[in-house]
Amino acid sequence: MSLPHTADLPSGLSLVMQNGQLVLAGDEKCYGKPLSIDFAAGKAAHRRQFGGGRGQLVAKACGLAKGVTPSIVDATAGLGRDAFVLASLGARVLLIERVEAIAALLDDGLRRGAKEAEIADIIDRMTLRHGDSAQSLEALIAEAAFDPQVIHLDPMFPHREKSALVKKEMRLFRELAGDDDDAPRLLEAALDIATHRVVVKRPRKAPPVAGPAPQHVLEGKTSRYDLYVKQSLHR
Ligand SMILES: C[S@@+](CC[C@H](N)C(=O)[O-])C[C@H]1O[C@@H](n2cnc3c(N)ncnc32)[C@H](O)[C@@H]1O
Repeated sequence: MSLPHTADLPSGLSLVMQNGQLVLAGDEKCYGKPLSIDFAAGKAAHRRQFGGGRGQLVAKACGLAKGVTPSIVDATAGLGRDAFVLASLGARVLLIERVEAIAALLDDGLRRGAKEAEIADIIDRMTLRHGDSAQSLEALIAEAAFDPQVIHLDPMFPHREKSALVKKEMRLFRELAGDDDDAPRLLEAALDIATHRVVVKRPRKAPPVAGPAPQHVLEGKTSRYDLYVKQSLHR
């Protein structure tokens, strides 16, 4: 994937190669440390080893269970954290991200991860597409020849608090991603296309995405999953 031209980035942000790794950087006083994706180290590695396996909320929401490993479209891929957890539990995952700079970071993280022996098989289950899931979900899935049994959505939740209160790391990300105000359109597209279920991650106290009511809710400490079930994954 070619790097987005700097002119396409919000002012003050740049995407550069540093020590063979693509990083997104801005003024550190405002945005904190540069952002990059490393699936082999840090939080991703810790969660892979000690995160709780299929007992994790995201795994339960997506229907991973003993003998059941659906194929999952992560239609709001972001930094690929949820997608990596799901792939590390054995699922094939199609990641779709519409912000070009974030897709470039993901592409770079996947490229480097594929060279790390301990996670190469996990990365092999992850496929990335750059595009807008609300506009062209069906075409992106068809082009990747992917089976959309489960569609996972984690749209940005508009935060009302002052930017000074938002974690620095998140400021950089929010600057790029913005508020995903079209989440209802995305849910509608996902409900049309998923063969088995759509799962939507929300902050615990947030209302569901506008549209049909979820049939089930899985509550965690800070977030919850709203489940829209079309047919059972358990035969
Ligand atoms: C809250 S983040 C997702 C974080 C992700 N679950 C993770 O584990 O890193 C939301 C991301 O979804 C992307 N996004 C939102 N709506 C989208 C759409 N319609 N198509 C593709 N990407 C979308 C945003 O650009 C942003 O990167």
